[in-house]
Amino acid sequence: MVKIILASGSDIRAKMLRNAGAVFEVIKPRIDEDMIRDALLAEGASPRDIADTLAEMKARKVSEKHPDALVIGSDQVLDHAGTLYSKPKDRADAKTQLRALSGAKHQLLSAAVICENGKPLWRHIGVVRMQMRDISDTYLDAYLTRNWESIRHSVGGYKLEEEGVRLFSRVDGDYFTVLGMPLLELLSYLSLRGDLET
Ligand SMILES: Nc1nc2c(ncn2[C@@H]2O[C@H](COP(=O)(O)OP(=O)(O)OP(=O)(O)O)[C@@H](O)[C@H]2O)c(=O)[nH]1
Repeated sequence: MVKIILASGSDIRAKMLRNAGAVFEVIKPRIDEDMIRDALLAEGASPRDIADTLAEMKARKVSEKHPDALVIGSDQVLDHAGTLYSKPKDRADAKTQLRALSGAKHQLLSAAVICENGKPLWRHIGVVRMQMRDISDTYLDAYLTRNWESIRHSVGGYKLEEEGVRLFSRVDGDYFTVLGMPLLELLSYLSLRGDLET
């Protein structure tokens, strides 16, 4: 079995893989996501391309130092009517974002790329359509008071597996992609290669 490295500082990504019984090491990639995202946006890149490019850069960065391992990079972006949302800067930003998403549909795009020897071997982007309820300001303030510490590192300002689920009336797509990674496709690929027992 080839060594697997998850090039991510995301707790939930590591938890998803661990809960699936995968054996892997975590090495956080050192890339300036905001700088890269802003540059890509300035070039007119789509949310899909931004998620895919960032996922590949994270995987590649770690893979160049660990050429013999399979390195997984992942990135998630929120697309609301063509506008890209990232993790909220602060609580006020989370409130502004959630107000804009209230009563509307948005998409979460979770990209994953596997690199070996610094080169991409596999990639997938999971897409989920989220329909948010009409959220009152009163509820939104109370929600943020209860959840800010937990959701501050989550794209969109919510965690579906926590109180964030109450923000939604519909979720079309797979749960893992909402949490941050197209886990089903990723595990299928690793199993197909024989890097995970089937
Ligand atoms: N637990 C949880 N996390 C979520 C949810 N939605 C988005 N996230 C997290 O929001 C983060 C999206 O930011 P990214 O830039 O893709 O990843 P990151 O957290 O910076 O981690 P890196 O992979 O090191 O870049 C990821 O950690 C996602 O797992 C959710 O519903 N539940």
